[in-house]
Amino acid sequence: MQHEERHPVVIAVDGPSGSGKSSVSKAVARRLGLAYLDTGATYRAATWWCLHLGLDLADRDAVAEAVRTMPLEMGVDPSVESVLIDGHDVREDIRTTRISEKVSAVATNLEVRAELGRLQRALIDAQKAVGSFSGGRGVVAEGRDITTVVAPDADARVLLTASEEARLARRALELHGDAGTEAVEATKDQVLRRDRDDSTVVEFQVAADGVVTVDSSDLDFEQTIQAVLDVVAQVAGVREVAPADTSTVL
Ligand SMILES: Nc1ncnc2c1ncn2[C@@H]1O[C@H](COP(=O)(O)OP(=O)(O)O)[C@@H](O)[C@H]1O
Ligand SMILES: Nc1ccn([C@H]2C[C@H](O)[C@@H](COP(=O)(O)OP(=O)(O)O)O2)c(=O)n1
Repeated sequence: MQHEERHPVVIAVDGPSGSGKSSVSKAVARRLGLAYLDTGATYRAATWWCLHLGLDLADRDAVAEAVRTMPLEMGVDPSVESVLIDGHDVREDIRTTRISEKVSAVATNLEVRAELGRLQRALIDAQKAVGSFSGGRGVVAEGRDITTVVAPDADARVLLTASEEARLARRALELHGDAGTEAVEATKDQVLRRDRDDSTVVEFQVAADGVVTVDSSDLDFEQTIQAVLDVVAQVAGVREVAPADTSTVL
């Protein structure tokens, strides 16, 4: 058992691209023995599926219908990423630039948001009901509207932010292996333009009432994990009791 809480716990984390949502949420989930839900992956999977079907992403009704019948199986183990569509492993394909460039067209479709929001809520509820990894019950769910729309009733709600400069440098390092001027320029579309497009339908730059902001601009990865764990301990009373997870799996 890695946390003392007997009741199921839901931790919601939102934030802009490159703020560290995915990597930090995964680490927090592992340390607390909880499941991990990457809601961005559901939007990426939906985009992959619509392109696979040859749809024009501007055809909102066709896209919404395709998402309603998408045969998606989302894994929720924080140490083993699993995203299957119709039995195909699409983990790598959904992270390609091709998908990153187009995902906002799907994420700004309001019918798609309603459908995927329902799916995400069902996945969260299922984790509250069943025992999870390492004995905990519950989930860390991250995205853009988890603290506000999908799980506004979560036990702990965090808005993870970072300066534009820090976010661009992190993404450039991740995608191009360096954070020099050229790499940062090549990353702008995937970070700044995408956030601009996404924020036309959802607010993830300013914390809603009751949501705690963690600014990771001047924190390293470990410090950011600790800052989020501190918020969870304070507002939800859930603490890590096992030794820190030093695994490097992100
Ligand atoms: N506090 C931090 N300091 C430095 N790098 C970080 C920090 N948090 C995350 N990272 C790194 O930044 C990159 C982007 O993080 P990621 O979790 O993918 O962000 P998001 O899910 O918000 O887009 C990853 O390579 C991650 O390891
Ligand atoms: N709850 C969510 C999660 C993601 N999205 C959208 C916003 C993003 O452009 C895409 C992909 O999300 P993802 O979290 O993978 O994005 P990052 O590359 O980590 O910035 O989905 C959303 O609209 N609502």
